[in-house]
Amino acid sequence: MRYGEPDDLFDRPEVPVRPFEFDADVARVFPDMVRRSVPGYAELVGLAGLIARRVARPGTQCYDLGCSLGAVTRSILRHTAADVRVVAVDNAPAMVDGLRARLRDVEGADRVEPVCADVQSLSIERASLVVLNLTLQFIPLADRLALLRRIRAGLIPGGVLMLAEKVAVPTEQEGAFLQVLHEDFKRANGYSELAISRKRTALEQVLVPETIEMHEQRLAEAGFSRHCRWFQSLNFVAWVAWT
Ligand SMILES: C[S@@+](CC[C@H](N)C(=O)[O-])C[C@H]1O[C@@H](n2cnc3c(N)ncnc32)[C@H](O)[C@@H]1O
Ligand SMILES: O=C(O)C(=O)C[C@]1(C(=O)O)C=C[C@@H](O)C=C1
Repeated sequence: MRYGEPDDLFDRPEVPVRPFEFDADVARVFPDMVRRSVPGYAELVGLAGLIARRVARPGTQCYDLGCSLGAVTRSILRHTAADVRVVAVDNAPAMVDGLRARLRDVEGADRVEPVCADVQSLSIERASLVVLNLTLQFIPLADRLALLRRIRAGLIPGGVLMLAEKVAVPTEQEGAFLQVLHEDFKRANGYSELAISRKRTALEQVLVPETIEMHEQRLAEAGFSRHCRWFQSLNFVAWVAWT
């Protein structure tokens, strides 16, 4: 399977729109899809590696939760030493197959443990870094706090969580403005009106964004002592949170 194909999944009017799923079709086009859909995606991936370089300690593990094809995993590998392991987890079999394929010629790939599992039932231990890059938004709302608490419990003292999410903007004018600009970003990246509208429908009830305030409140409730919001591009925001 090739994983670099152009994303035309939502350009087919004859295919009924169904709820978005990380299946083999999405895995095949994922690098193109995410680059053209998420403003700042390359920076998020690059910065995850730089954060790992600062916080990873010898003998500890970095977790890439909802790793898809492993862009963050590879970024962490590039910036960490041989005594740091990377646990790359996704519950979509097509993504984990793609991750393994894309790790084949990567230096240090023997430090990666690919895991096909639900992050909600994963044991997290000796973690110096946990990354949730655009993953928490797909976890049922009622389960998000419990997941963050388990992550917090699995981090070593001084360990950090990197969280990046699409956010909801509650104020009418600003919310509408950022949504329009995000759709302009997709248009500028070659997506058709049809594709933009069909994907919007497919993501409803599947990707459930929350406000910046809700995320920050939950980080505190999950036991993180402090957090820092370090990135925003349109309606995509990232934080680090410390144990
Ligand atoms: C938008 S993608 C993440 C992108 C990826 N982190 C990156 O930086 O390229 C969301 C991923 O989370 C995975 N995912 C969603 N819910 C999950 C769960 N409960 N357990 C494990 N993986 C999950 C999906 O299969 C998908 O690959
Ligand atoms: O919000 C959108 O329209 C998106 O396309 C965003 C998003 C994401 O944030 O995960 C949704 C699904 C794909 O995984 C790639 C990008």
